[in-house]
Amino acid sequence: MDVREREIREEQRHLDAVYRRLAEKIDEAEYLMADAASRVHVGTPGALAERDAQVFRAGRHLARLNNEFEDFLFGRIDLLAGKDGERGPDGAFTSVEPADDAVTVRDGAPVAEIAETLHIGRLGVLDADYVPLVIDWRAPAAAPFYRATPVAPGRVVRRRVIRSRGRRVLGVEDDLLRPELRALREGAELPIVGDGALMAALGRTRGHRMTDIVASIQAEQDEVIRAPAVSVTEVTGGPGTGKTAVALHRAAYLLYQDRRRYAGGILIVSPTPLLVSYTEGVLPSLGEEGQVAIRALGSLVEGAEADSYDDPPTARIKGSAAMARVLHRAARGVLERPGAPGRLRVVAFGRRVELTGEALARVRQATLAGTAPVNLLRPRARRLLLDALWETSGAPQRYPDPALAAEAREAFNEDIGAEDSFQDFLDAWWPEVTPLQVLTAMTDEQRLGRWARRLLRPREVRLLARSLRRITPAGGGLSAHDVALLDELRVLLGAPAKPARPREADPLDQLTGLEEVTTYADRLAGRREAPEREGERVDYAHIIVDEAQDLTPMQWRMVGRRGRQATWTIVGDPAQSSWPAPEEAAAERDAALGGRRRRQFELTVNYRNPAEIARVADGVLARAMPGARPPRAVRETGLAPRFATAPEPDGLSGAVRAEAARLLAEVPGTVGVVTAMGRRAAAGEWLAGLGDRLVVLGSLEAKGLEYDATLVVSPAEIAEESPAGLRVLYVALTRATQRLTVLSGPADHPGPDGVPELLATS
Ligand SMILES: Nc1ncnc2c1ncn2[C@@H]1O[C@H](COP(=O)(O)OP(=O)(O)OP(=O)(O)O)[C@@H](O)[C@H]1O
Repeated sequence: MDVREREIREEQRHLDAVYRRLAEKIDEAEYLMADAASRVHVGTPGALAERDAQVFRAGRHLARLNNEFEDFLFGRIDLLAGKDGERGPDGAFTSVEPADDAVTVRDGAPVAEIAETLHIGRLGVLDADYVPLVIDWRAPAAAPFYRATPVAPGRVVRRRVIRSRGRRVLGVEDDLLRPELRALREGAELPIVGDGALMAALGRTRGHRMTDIVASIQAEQDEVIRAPAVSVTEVTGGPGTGKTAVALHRAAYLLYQDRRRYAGGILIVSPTPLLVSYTEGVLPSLGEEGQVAIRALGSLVEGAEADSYDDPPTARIKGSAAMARVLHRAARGVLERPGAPGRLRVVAFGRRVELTGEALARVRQATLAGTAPVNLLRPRARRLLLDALWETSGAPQRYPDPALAAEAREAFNEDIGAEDSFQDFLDAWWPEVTPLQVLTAMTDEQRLGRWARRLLRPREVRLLARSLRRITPAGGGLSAHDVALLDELRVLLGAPAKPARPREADPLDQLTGLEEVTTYADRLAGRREAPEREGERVDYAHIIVDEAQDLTPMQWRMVGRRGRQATWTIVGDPAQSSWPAPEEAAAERDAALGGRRRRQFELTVNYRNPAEIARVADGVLARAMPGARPPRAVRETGLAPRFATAPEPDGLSGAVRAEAARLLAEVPGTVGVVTAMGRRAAAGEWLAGLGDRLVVLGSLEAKGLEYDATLVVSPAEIAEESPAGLRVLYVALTRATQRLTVLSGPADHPGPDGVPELLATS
């Protein structure tokens, strides 16, 4: 039997033991469920609550245990003894540094005995004697698995990635971190198998869903994932450096580390619904089902769902900070509308009393003075109307005695206030306004022009009004930018805020009894006292913003409102920004984050693109952002990108189809066809029937996604579509994990080698 086979067998034995233990725990959890459910007759409320909690807790555990993980166990580290001999709650040495006597010299060569072997997996599992069979990947003891490098190995001698599917171990790959040592385990030499798991992971065929990277997180990524969640953690890095992956793993880590604080309270904001559906499987694969809300920017406001795109000039207007002021004026001006009642007529003390035009306008103005939300001002409007009617009625002169006047005034208020004509007037003159109604009012160019005076140019007013006309009364036709406007209006109008759903109290924190299968943090949380009062928080405890470079000022305001008390993780890449005014966005971002302290990280290695593809993209980066440093690609495939040209004049459709079919034949996984936004619908028709491995995307939809092969259609069309077009093109060119084809259309002016002008290296 060769070494590899022997080692696979050894790991198989360990995995078998893990599954045996899991089966025991499943039995136990099922027993607890049945036991609790049968105790229906225990009478006291306390006992009933405990029973419910036990059923809930056991059910959650069962769900976790039964979760068919593709690879429950994926890593192992063999370590030297820890420096001070101290061990943590999971029984592992706590010190990162080896004990002074861990290495001895024998026959002139350094020799060391392996003092500890830890297996790393998705959840922690202890055996019946509380010895760890598997350490949760997020536990402190697992950190060396990710962090150790040959330069700073700490105690790690050998790091092993175990490849398994279900209950079968398929392979092992080892890294030797202290090659200078002769390492012994129980007297025998420590074998080393294979050469690195990272490359194997990177070459893998892609599907339509992102997978986790838990077995191969790299040291610079691990630092971000485990960074303490104080204030703001900012992460920048080029395409493919793992920003999205790191953000998702960080959410899982934070939950693990302090479940009480974060369960249900983490929001991940993504730019597009496509990126949401691409990434939403990652957290469940890490054992965190339903704990984190992943939302697209166009779905952040309850009851609104973006289903349309704005062209770049319209997006520029809707996203700009000036819109906040336009909306402020619109929300306060919307009550003055054509058809609003112009006269209030009541009968007081047997006489007709009337308010008209100017008097009403004065009351309106006085009511709106200040900044209180418009819908909440109705009681004030009612009061001021009664004041004005009282004055007009001549009553003050008739009651010089203040006591009598006060009494008469009270009677007046009661009588008039109850009169139908007064109520009807108030309903019509100060109706409750919805955000959608204000957007509808803004479709009237004249009114919008008044509200936007000195804020928008006449051309912009026209564009904005026209675009808002697309919105239906039921809220169809909204874009992601409109949703941010609705959110702003919600605040300006004061629609009664929905109370945030109180976070589910986690019975894992309350009961004991199943600790053998649990996480380090669960146990720590059990020891901590509970400082939190339920229902108090109206926003999120932690907000993760993906592709942060794309948030407009208005979107920063919207997201900021959801994290007034939050800590933040913000990941992005300025070089991929499709927003043309970064300074303006930065100002609103600063306002959203307040004065919180910021910690910055940079990711520098591109794990997605082979170097051959990265070189083409780097050329565009140099044009888009002169001086920007591209990330370093770690792989070469030996496959140069293909440059094809559509035959003039109308051959684009056939060429797109032919090139896409060619890529489908070349890779086993997914193919993304990226076109200018204006071409997307047509390209969808050209490519109909080519199967579900192929996806057609407008350039702005490609953000964050990746495909085995990408066909970029007409770089010039993509670049010319918006002021940030070169950066959008940079995004399109960095989506492929294996192959890239660039197809030139009529606007691209390719050279004799087929390379379009924009991609030519001078
Ligand atoms: N340590 C790693 N091990 C294995 N795969 C990795 C690792 N880091 C990143 N990847 C893979 O690299 C690809 C790019 O990662 P990700 O999408 O998170 O990058 P990104 O920085 O968000 O890119 P972009 O800026 O283009 O959106 C993904 O397929 C991811 O799984």
